[in-house]
Amino acid sequence: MADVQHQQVRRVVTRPSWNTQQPPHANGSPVVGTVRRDSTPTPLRPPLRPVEACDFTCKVMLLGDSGVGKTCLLVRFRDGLFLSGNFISTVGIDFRNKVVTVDQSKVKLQIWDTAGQERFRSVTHAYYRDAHALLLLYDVTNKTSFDNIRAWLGEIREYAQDDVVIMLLGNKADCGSERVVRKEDGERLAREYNVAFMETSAKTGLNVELTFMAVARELKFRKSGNPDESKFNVQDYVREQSQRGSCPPCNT
Ligand SMILES: Nc1nc2c(ncn2[C@@H]2O[C@H](COP(=O)(O)OP(=O)(O)OP(=O)(O)O)[C@@H](O)[C@H]2O)c(=O)[nH]1
Repeated sequence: MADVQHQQVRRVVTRPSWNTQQPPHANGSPVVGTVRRDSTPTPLRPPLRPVEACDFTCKVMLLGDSGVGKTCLLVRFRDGLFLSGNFISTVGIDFRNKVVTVDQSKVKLQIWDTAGQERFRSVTHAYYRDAHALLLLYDVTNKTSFDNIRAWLGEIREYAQDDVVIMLLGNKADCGSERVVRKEDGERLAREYNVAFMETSAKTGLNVELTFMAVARELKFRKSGNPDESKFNVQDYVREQSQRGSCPPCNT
């Protein structure tokens, strides 16, 4: 797996001034800008990428304490890379798109990477309402990040839709000797809140594809409302696939 230096561009959202289902630019770039000394954001040119056809778009948000690996998880899924080196905290919120194929449908995952730092909470809360799925991360080597999950779930209850898909992820599962949160503790907490659970590693790629594919599948099922697929359940799916130790095909 390729490693790249962590060169995350610091970005801020000026304000969530649109219906976040439909970002203002045709290619789906949010209103972001670099911060100048006078604090006036300078709009960035939207990146020129071909627009990929898709059947529907889902908004997925990454949440959790600062440093748990949200940005790395997104980069691993989207680009197949691991951001090693100096840790640069995300400022505000940003998103990236990835189109995946679930059965015959093209599902565009619009993945929002939020800043874990407390001071950005009021900015990120504004985005919960439109989210279809929330990936809530803790770091298996950081007990505080695990203990804070209950508080995160409280915020989710307050700001997100009642039917939002929630998945709890214990990230940095590759850090064997530094681990302080057992897998069983994560499983127990997920059971208590009736949410799906998985341990992941942005470094090795463990369960990263599976996480996003499970979310895409669940959201596609909900969208289609197909009675033939009425047995689909994201928690059962994740459990089955994890036991198999395989990832379903992800065609991008
Ligand atoms: N060993 C290991 N390190 C990881 C993993 N994921 C992230 N890291 C490291 O953890 C640090 C923080 O990762 P980020 O992805 O920037 O964390 P974040 O949750 O986005 O942090 P904020 O932007 O502050 O909210 C970086 O130094 C990463 O290299 C992982 O799965 N395994």
